[in-house]
Amino acid sequence: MTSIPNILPFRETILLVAGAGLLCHLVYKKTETHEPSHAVVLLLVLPLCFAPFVVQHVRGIVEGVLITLFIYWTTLLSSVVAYRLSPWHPLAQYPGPLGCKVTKFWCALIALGGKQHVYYSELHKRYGDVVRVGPNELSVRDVNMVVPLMGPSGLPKGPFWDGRIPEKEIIRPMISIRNKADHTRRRRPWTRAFSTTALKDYEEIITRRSTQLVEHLGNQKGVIDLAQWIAYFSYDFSNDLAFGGGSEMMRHGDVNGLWHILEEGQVHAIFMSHVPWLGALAFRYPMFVKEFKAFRSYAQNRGIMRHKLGSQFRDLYHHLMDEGDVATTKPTIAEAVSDGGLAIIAGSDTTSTALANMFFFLLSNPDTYRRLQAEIDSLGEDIMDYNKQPHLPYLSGAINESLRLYPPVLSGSQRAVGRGTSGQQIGPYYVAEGTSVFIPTYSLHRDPRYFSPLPDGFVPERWLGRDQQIKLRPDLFKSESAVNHIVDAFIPFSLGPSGCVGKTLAWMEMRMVTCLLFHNFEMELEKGYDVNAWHLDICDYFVMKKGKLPIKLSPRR
Ligand code: HEM
Repeated sequence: MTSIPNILPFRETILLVAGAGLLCHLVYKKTETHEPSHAVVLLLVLPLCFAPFVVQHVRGIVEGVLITLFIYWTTLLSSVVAYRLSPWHPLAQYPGPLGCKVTKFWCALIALGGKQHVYYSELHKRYGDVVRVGPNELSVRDVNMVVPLMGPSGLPKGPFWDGRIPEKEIIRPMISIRNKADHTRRRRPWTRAFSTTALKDYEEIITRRSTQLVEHLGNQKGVIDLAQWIAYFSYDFSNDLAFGGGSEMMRHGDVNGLWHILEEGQVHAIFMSHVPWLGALAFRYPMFVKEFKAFRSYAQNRGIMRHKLGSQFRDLYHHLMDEGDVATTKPTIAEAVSDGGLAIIAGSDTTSTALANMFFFLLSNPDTYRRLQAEIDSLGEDIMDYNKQPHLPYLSGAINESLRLYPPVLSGSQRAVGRGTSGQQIGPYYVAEGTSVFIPTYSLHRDPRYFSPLPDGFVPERWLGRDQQIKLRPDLFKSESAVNHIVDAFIPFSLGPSGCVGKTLAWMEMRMVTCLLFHNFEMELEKGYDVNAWHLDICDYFVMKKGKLPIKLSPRR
């Protein structure tokens, strides 16, 4: 290295490098850049510019470079940590664990273990309704926040989605679109696809696929994994819905390992959704996102086939592609295919999880099982009537109750106050610009202020009228003062302009499958099955991962 005149004494040289580290923090804070090329400049090139000054004071180039980088990076990190813990941080007033305040990697690592829903619940028990769960993120367990955050004038989606779906490379599925106007445009065909008329078109597929499920189950011997069979059913159904067919898991099993791809992909995705800049980086390297890419190419192939072959009925793709020529602006094929893939994931995992949980709760609570069986039997010959099934209150109660205890999206869906705004009052709380906020659904649903008695217990009766409650469970409901039932705090499908668009369809599926299984079979858990295993196996990877549900079936008629 050419010698540089010794213009600065050692102490000043070190201060200069440290000052550059502070400057780097300011640049990051101002620009929030996560571009790799910017990182190279800010984290390597810039500090190395100062290395020649340090080299003059030490034993050689290597030592000088190392000392420069050490001082620069340590100052940068200390400055970031000090700011995040300082009283000047906009979220300083909110309590939370130190690890959460300092870095999002804290929650990312917890999420990898699959128990983030339990972690958030414990945090709320310890710190109260508002907890700072990230340097710039709040978890709010308060019913007064539900509509302001997610209702018609709520906030747009948060950066969570940037870590799961690459921002620039592909047409994003509708669920991940953060810009409100773009999201509204992409949601229009979905709204048509789930209109009352369109839902009628899907009845025939639900009937056919749930009858097929009953036939396959009837042919099984010994103990079966009901959770897996329901997953196969909902996967086949979702493919019919999205692209007019293409999956036969009930018939052939998961021969292509697609269910595995979906589940494994979720583990990676939940980590990246906590640290979106790392997710965006990972998308540049195929080895980190092989499950995502495998599923995307599966959906693309399904889309191409559907485009070539058409469909026997008006499926979702018909609406997404505007084959009926009703839209003023035509969607593109890429958008329709991307959203078809979304329908497979959003529709299959959630509904099968909700059903599996409900069967688990009913089978491990024999009184509730018998009550539901009696109610379903009362339908007689009308067992498959889509107009009669919604009038079974105990069935609705059982579905609601399992969605309350285990909402398939356990930790809810993130929203964010945009940068460049001056922050926003959301319900009872003022939230600074750049803050992400979510309502932890699992914690909200189990809060005794909203659901009592037994907030952690499976009590379908809580969804019935008062007379029925007292008749069926006088032990729990006789004293009115012990009962809390705040339905505004029940948000398994979220709500508002980004809430679940498939809610009515999911209810149709769940009712039909339950009615048919109860009508055709006596079911019991495998002897010796430890019910705790079900709870232990549940993992929150945004969508829920569950374990086996081993049951024995015998035909009823
Ligand atoms: C029990 C079953 C289901 C549950 C609990 C459920 C729950 C949810 C939740 C919590 C969201 C996030 C909403 C938000 O960001 O605020 C969502 C979004 C969505 N769900 Fe469902 N879902 C279910 C079934 C379905 C079905 C059957 C479909 C049909 C394809 C579907 C399609 C979607 C779509 C497309 C979105 C994105 C909506 C948007 O961004 O505008 N879901 N769902």
